[in-house]
Amino acid sequence: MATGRTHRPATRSRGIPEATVARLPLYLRALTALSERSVPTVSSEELATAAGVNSAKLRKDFSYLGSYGTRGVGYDVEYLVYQISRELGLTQDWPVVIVGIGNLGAALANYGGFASRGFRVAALIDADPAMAGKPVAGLPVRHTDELESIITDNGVSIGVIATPAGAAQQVCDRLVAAGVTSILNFAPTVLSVPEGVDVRKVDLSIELQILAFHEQRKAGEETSPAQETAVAAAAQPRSGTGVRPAAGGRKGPDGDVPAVMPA
Ligand SMILES: NC(=O)c1ccc[n+]([C@@H]2O[C@H](COP(=O)([O-])OP(=O)(O)OC[C@H]3O[C@@H](n4cnc5c(N)ncnc54)[C@H](O)[C@@H]3O)[C@@H](O)[C@H]2O)c1
Repeated sequence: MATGRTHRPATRSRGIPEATVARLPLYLRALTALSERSVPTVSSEELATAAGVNSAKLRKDFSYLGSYGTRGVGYDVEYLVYQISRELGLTQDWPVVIVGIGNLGAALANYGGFASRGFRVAALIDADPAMAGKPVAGLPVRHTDELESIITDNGVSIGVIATPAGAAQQVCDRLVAAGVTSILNFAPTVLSVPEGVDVRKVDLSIELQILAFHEQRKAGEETSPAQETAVAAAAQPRSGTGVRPAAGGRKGPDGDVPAVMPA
């Protein structure tokens, strides 16, 4: 789900490609589910299906970890959980701060999945003085005045930004200046960071737009050739509207062809 950019070369220093790193959490999620069901071993095909990955790619990915499985038996689930967790740095505790405790920040703070994966929410930070001290998910919200001391005192290296877009760069700059080297950004803006700082961006609306694109294509494929001709004629852009026709040719409620999302 996450889209992101990192300021790292395509291959990490230990020789694991970024694309493999990006798939490790998928394997880990599938393996954790097997572990919870006390499944002792798993074949590469079964695991690839559970993780939604091609099995040849999985075997190649695991070869970077030095894990080759046993012919006829497969991979040891517990050992792979340990290996991948260690590779991802999840065998240690990562304190994180969340900045911007509105609808999204509060929802993230209340999400139990971070703690179970080794991410401890060290503090919740917001600029609104009226929120200072109010409990959210069992933690008192701290004012942004304290941001630097919170980062230093808790040894925080990962910051989550859930502020409005207009505040995100300034929040990012303060986090980085205070020592944060990894940012998870939910605000719909591109952040500039110095060399050595990793930024991952999550934007659910982008994921929805991609789904909308595919839905539109599917609808287009279902359209008969005769309908397509009629739709194409209707989709001729009118002068001065600046509206591009939708590829799938579905009509909007007013009978016009809806615009595709702006680039
Ligand atoms: N990535 C996604 O999929 C996704 C989904 C929903 C919302 N968002 C984005 O997340 C952000 C938050 O959305 P929301 O609905 O929670 O908004 P919200 O208005 O409910 O909350 C924003 C919070 O940020 C605080 N804030 C403002 N400026 C700040 C600053 N300089 N430092 C610290 N805190 C500051 C506000 O006081 C407020 O509590 C928005 O940018 C929104 O577009 C992203």
